[in-house]
Amino acid sequence: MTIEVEDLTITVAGSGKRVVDAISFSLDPGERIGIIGESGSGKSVTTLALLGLLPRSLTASGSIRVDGTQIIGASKKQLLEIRGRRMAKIFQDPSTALDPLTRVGELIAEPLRRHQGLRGHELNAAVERALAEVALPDTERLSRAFPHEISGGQRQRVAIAMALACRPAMLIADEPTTALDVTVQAEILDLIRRLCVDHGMGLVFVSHDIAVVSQTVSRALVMQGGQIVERGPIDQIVHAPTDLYTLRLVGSARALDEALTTGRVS
Ligand SMILES: Nc1ncnc2c1ncn2[C@@H]1O[C@H](COP(=O)(O)OP(=O)(O)OP(=O)(O)O)[C@@H](O)[C@H]1O
Repeated sequence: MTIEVEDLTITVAGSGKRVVDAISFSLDPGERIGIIGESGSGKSVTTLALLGLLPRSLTASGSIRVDGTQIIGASKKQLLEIRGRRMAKIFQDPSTALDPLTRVGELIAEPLRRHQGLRGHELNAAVERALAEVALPDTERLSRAFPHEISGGQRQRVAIAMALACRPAMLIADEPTTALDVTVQAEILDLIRRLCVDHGMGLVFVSHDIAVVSQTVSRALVMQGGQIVERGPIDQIVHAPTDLYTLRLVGSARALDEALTTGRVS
């Protein structure tokens, strides 16, 4: 899947405030890209625009082409088609994606039934496979559990399994590990990267944390105040940033990293 964003501007209805200001970037099939920036820099609204999911209070202008289809101004039907089958999303808090009253097995079965038309034994086998693919243990017991009966890390794995059920060409992940503790965070990042590579799936990975992004993507955009202030290969951004704001982000990530390894917090 290719994504081509040109001069995307997102404006708050009423005030006319530009929360995203004429940004352009593109993504080749299977490419993994990060969007980095502090809170309020416009990362989340950019990903919502890619999915055609902006709230009514925000208006997009410019162009977003997904495999050539224009997302801005597209009909509901076109958007549903692109979102459900070809673009999947996972968010910071997996609980929002998981209906608390539905057992894990059924949560994963639902998109498989809807998008792939699977039934009966075939469906059960596909659910088992989906759970195993995200490295969830004891899949039989887990299928019968409700979301609140499993850990936060396991919930995010279930959300990933649901997102991948229809074999999307692109995964949009908005701070998917922020709510998890550091060890679980590393495991989930590893899982996301492996699944992308195995399935040739593209990734748009949003995070305020440059260290997290650097483990997952090959290229990144740095956003500040709705604009892209730096872009390039992730190694270059981490090791030789040219923008002052990026330098600050890298500096604070490094200071935290050092404090954690030496046990010193200044
Ligand atoms: N529905 C909305 N109506 C008006 N303004 C909004 C709306 N949603 C977001 N904004 C504003 O758009 C700007 C960008 O928000 P966005 O959520 O994209 O930032 P972010 O970089 O993802 O930050 P965070 O990591 O905190 O989510 C912010 O100033 C925010 O207040």
